[in-house]
Amino acid sequence: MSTRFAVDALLFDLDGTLVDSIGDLALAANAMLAELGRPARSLEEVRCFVGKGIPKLVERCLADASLTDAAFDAAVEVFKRHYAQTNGQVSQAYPGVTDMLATLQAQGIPMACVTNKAAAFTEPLLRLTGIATFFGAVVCGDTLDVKKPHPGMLLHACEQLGVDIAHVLMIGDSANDAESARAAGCPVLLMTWGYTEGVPVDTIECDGLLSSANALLQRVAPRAP
Ligand SMILES: O=C(O)COP(=O)(O)O
Ligand SMILES: [Mg+2]
Repeated sequence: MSTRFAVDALLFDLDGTLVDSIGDLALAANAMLAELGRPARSLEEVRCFVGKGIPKLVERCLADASLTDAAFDAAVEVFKRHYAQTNGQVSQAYPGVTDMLATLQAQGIPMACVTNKAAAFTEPLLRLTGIATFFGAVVCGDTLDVKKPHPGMLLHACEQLGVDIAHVLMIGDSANDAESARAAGCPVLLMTWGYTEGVPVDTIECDGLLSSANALLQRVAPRAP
């Protein structure tokens, strides 16, 4: 049997871990590319581009090293304008996620959402997918001036929840989550259904893989006081 992590809190990544958001991101990316007169990207391509926040997604969609900073910034604004429209249109919590969060909440385990997605899109997405109320803290890609894989966002979430990083578990889907957890000093489990920037999830160094939301319930317990 796998180890159960005794925790004071859980930190959850959002895109690719709790919510399947690729459809809305791809709609916005292709609306931006069409507006800029550039070729469309497939859903699979966009899936590999997600993970390091919106500016990196736009940069990867455009793949144009000759772009000026001003043109790039303008493209990011175009993407954001479209994403404000598409965010939450087809995104859904993965199967079992809502029940899993409700069970953990009933066990009295505080939870935070730690996402590289900008705050303007995170709050509506959490609300539209019905999972906003589970989180005592939400740390977004523009909350601080660093993003995952930097450990700062995880440490900030712990501060907000009033817990020690040594007693939390991170649950994510990508190397950004795994590396930020390692650097912050907490264990990390990865969902197998997420977005991994094109690398197989089982090649990412972590403390274990979860192939269902329910599987997490077998791996954690509130830490004894
Ligand atoms: O916005 C992204 O690129 C990824 O967001 P995530 O950190 O919730 O996976
Ligand atoms: Mg993710």
